[in-house]
Amino acid sequence: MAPGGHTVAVIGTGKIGELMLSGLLRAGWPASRLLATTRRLTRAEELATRYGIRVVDNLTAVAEADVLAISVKPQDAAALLEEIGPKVPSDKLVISLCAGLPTSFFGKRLPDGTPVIRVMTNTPALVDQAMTAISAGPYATGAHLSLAEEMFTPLGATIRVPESQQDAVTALSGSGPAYFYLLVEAMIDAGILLGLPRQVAHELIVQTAIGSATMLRDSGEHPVKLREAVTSPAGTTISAIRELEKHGVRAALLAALEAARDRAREIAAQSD
Ligand SMILES: NC(=O)C1=CN([C@@H]2O[C@H](COP(=O)(O)OP(=O)(O)OC[C@H]3O[C@@H](n4cnc5c(N)ncnc54)[C@H](O)[C@@H]3O)[C@@H](O)[C@H]2O)C=CC1
Ligand SMILES: O=C(O)[C@@H]1CCC=N1
Repeated sequence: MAPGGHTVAVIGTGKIGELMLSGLLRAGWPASRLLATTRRLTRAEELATRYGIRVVDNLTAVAEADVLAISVKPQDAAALLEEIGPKVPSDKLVISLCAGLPTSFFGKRLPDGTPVIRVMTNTPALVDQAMTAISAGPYATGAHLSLAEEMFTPLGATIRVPESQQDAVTALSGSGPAYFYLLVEAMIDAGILLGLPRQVAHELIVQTAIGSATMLRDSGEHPVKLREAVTSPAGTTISAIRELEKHGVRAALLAALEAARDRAREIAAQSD
């Protein structure tokens, strides 16, 4: 699969760039239609060996690919755009994977008329379970959005959102896996506190997380209903829930996700 015979260049191939490359290859995208760029030669060699793709310099990628997936850290984007921006022909599609940066950041640095799409994906793309939110920026047409969807659908679920929602999306699903990992880590430690061997606590909690996530996805029930079904009168669960509420777990989550959204806005303000 390579819709319309497009060639995609991943510009700045770190964690997110690599999971995008590997996902496209798993989905059958020909290696000959993928390019990657890196800053370090050792990283370039590693990617070329691992995936059988060509790793080229940024300007070669700009010249040869028709889709440029920008996956550098937001703080590195201005320097990258200074290098490549004026050289990007305006018929290329630029897809930004950068947290915080609005499409206008790219619009200002690219030739007039260049279509830009903003995407927020997440690390479960590694197991084809990503949540990817896609927004049209300047000059992006329905066909460009469809192409972006075709690229990210093999990596998991996709959703179209207005760009104004992307900072909130970043706070929820972009950073989201980290919150779940933190909860799992804390619950495994709780198992240690209760005297379980670490391996046993790990197995119990990870399978419980998988089972709970599968029910959330497949049962069609609201999470409140699912929680109520576990919570017996005068039972064990309600004792735990009282402690979670006493320690402000809901307020903590509201404040945490708001802080993540605010940080995305701050990144944009600092990059303008
Ligand atoms: N890590 C995550 O879970 C998520 C990250 N993102 C976004 O994805 C982007 C990449 O994040 P990560 O992959 O975690 O970062 P990373 O640091 O692993 O990857 C960025 C890569 O870009 C390379 N790079 C920087 N400037 C370059 C240049 N001028 N030319 C070529 N290569 C260059 C770096 O050497 C590095 O390998 C960020 O903008 C981040 O906001 C989005 C969703 C989730
Ligand atoms: O922490 C970050 O800034 C990136 C964006 C979303 C997930 N990781």
